[in-house]
Amino acid sequence: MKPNPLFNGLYVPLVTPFTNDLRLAPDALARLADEALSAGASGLVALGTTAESATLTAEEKRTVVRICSAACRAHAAPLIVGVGTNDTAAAITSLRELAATGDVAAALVPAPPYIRPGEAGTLAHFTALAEDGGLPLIVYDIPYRTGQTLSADAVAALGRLPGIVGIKHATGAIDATTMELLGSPPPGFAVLGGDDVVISPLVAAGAHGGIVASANVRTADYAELISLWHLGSAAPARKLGAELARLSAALFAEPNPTVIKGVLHAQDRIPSPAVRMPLLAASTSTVHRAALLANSRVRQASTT
Ligand SMILES: O=C(O)C1=N[C@H](C(=O)O)C[C@H](O)C1
Repeated sequence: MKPNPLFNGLYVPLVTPFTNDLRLAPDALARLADEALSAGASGLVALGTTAESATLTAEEKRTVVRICSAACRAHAAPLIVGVGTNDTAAAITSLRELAATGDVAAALVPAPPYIRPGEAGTLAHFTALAEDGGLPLIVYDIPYRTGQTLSADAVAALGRLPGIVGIKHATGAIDATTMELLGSPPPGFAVLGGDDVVISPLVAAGAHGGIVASANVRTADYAELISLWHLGSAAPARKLGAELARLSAALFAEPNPTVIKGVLHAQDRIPSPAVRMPLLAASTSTVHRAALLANSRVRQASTT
């Protein structure tokens, strides 16, 4: 049997800052990584969707992982790295390369995108990665991006595999399957919320934590939200959860991470809001609205 879940609390999937001419901005990334961990994140996620990993070169990906590992090492925090491909053999190669660095606590792996191999094919994919990749895996369940759903039985089967240590639940719903998973998660298996707007109810219902892109801004508040629920402080958690849901909705009003980058740039934390195509920079009005919510702290959670 696996021990207690290795992963709980807040994991911040960092954006990849670029210069105005779309070059990687390594110093800004190092600063963001340090700020997130100093503000109470349990760990970082490198090369998530939020990192625009689809448009990073292999060399840039290595640089991002190196910078994030250095920050995690300095804070004794776990680093999770996104590995997203619909080629099982290529995913195993990437996992082995990451495992060889010795710095990665787990890989975040979606169901193979676009191909829709069915549940049996998806289970075979994850089984091969878990057996041969050399790294603990967190399954990224995000059917609206991959085109592949996972039933409660499939998730339970994945949870029983020794190399699979958790799931990032981002199905766009809190439904019967979610409640079944949260009601009796496989032993040692972490359930991490991945739909920012509903992170509060998910943790209230039993999730161990979340991988929350919105926490690139107001990291401390998202970390506090999760710990309030874990401490059983329901009233302040509900209030803070409602406030952060408004912020998350504003941050996701245009394709992620365009608004988050706009806000971080408005806060002077990254050199430019630039994103690589096919993403387009968020509109000024959307960024302005989200920045107002990002900069306001409406309540004192502990005094409510
Ligand atoms: O990069 C991530 O990890 C996340 N990406 C999601 C998305 O862009 O759909 C959102 C979630 O907050 C974390």
